[in-house]
Amino acid sequence: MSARRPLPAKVAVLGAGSWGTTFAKVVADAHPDIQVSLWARRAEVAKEINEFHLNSQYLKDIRLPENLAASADLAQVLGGAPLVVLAVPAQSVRAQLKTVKPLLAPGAVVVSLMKGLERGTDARMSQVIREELGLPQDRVAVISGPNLAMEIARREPTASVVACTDLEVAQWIAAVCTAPYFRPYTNTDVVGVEIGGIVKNVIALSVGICDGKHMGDNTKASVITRGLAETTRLALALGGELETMAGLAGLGDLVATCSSPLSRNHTAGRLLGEGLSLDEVNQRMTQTAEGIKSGRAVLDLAAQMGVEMPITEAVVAVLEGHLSVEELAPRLLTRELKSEGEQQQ
Ligand SMILES: NC(=O)c1ccc[n+]([C@@H]2O[C@H](COP(=O)([O-])OP(=O)(O)OC[C@H]3O[C@@H](n4cnc5c(N)ncnc54)[C@H](O)[C@@H]3O)[C@@H](O)[C@H]2O)c1
Ligand SMILES: O=P(O)(O)OC[C@H](O)CO
Repeated sequence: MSARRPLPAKVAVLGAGSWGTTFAKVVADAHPDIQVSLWARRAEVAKEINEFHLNSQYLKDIRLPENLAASADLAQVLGGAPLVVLAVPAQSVRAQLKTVKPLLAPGAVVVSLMKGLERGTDARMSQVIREELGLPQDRVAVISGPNLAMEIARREPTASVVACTDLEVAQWIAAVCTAPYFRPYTNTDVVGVEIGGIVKNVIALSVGICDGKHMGDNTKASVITRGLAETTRLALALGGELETMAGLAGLGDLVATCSSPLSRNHTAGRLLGEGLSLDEVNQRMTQTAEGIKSGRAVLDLAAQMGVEMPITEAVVAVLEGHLSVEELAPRLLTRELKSEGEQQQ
């Protein structure tokens, strides 16, 4: 595929939550001549977008561009779209793809915005997409980075990473989503980009718990740094690259998510740290905090790869009720002494 491939006349985005709507806005702002078609599960969400250019449940009073239209009709949204972007919760993707498959335009490229690992299979979203849609790797891409949706919706300058094994495809997608306030970089490390986005959610739960227990910045910096170490071990074991983990989709996203009150994963962790039960947290959360469901899958994948992930292990123990939030931080500090640079330990 050539980097000079023309921009698509239509882009389909599936999932009208925070990130799907915001990403649709990025593309529509970037290219007023592209028709951006957003699939909403609920007809009333599509109606509000079309009639008032708002998605108030997810993006409050942010005004959406005129060339962004929504529909609850999947066939209408997917019809004739050479670029399809997925932004639904990770655990629902496989079921969603079964309905997408017969409606996908021939030759369409599919992009994952999701940051979750599938429970049961431990599959990354690009793997689920390839399996369910039967696509070659050069027709599947991922986008990840320090991308808190609300900041981007407010047009605050943000960078991200588009990854595809075919660099020219990544460059084509980057051209589609380059807006004055959104700067995508490209690379071919799909595994590293996805793992960075998945594991940072689990680490953010841990940092949130520490915040909820009123621990200070030393604790948070320690968990973030050691969190990056264990994320990197897993990514490298799976074939990802070190540079990716030091970049926007690794360190960048980890810092943003662990620092921001806008992060749903950080918020869920803070609520746990403040003493709410997991059921109470789930009831309180109105948006997707992927780390809650992905944590167990990350740990299972790490076990298969022979990678130690002590922070993830402790977070999963809290989520599964085997460890109290009071015991989390001490658990992380009472492991055997070792050299900081030991990548496989
Ligand atoms: N919000 C962000 O800042 C952000 C940024 C980067 C990546 N992401 C990732 O994007 C993905 C989507 O997150 P979001 O923030 O848009 O979530 P969200 O909770 O805001 O919205 C999820 C959307 O999916 C729909 N949905 C829920 N269950 C579904 C199902 N079973 N089948 C089909 N659709 C369903 C909802 O109606 C909603 O439109 C997640 O993997 C998240 O990690 C989010
Ligand atoms: O709100 P979170 O925790 O899902 O994080 C959103 C984005 O992934 C941050 O990059």
